[in-house]
Amino acid sequence: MQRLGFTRSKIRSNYTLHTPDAFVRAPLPGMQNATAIVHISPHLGAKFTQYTAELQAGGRLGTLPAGFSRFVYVHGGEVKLTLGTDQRTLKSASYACFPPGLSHDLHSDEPARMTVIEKPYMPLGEIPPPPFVIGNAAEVLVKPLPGEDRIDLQTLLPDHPAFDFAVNVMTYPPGVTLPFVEIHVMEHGLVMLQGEGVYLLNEDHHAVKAGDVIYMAPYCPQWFTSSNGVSGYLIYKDVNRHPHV
Ligand SMILES: NC(=O)N[C@H](N)C(=O)O
Repeated sequence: MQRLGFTRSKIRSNYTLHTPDAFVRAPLPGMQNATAIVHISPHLGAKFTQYTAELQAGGRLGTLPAGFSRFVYVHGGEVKLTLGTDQRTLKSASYACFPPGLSHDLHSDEPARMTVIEKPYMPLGEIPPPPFVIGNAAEVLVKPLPGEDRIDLQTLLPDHPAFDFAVNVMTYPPGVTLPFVEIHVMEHGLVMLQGEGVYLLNEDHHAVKAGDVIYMAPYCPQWFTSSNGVSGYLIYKDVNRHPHV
């Protein structure tokens, strides 16, 4: 039961922990039979927006602003993706990444929930924008995290300079930790997919669990340990661009 006047959420100058007890829902422009919980946005200083889209039967996402790319990851339900005459079904753990300008439709005939990440695309020289990507995390190669081979790392997007962000899944066995407190220029948007653990942000230790969302600004000190069970998260980071731009 929620304790009145209390939330696990924390808003700090260089990080946000957004927990379900504080979620507020409102549709974004163009949504039909759907609503959004906006966890991360430029209002926090982020260079991207991350929200949970909750679709009812007949639900639909709005279109993207010009110049934006979009990444979606389905947590539950089935989402129908239409690209021209091609139709695909995104089931749980399916994901898709749309380069700017790729017209698409995402709708659902049943209740569905997904993480959506949207960002103004930053071109790199003459390199053309990245291709459309579709996949399912259950089928993505599992590699050991460099420095801690008990942590499973799955990179959902190709390692290519056309991409200006990466989205990875990191899965921890019980009691395993990131090998050191990381401090880096990249910012993160994270959603806990399973289990629970403790996230260090700055010098603050937070108990976190499935459903929690974290924003980490550039240089936010960060470290994680899983608790007794397996835990894991989906994590966005900006990559492949010079910090000056
Ligand atoms: N907080 C994190 O898990 N960070 C990752 N190791 C990362 O920087 O990709």
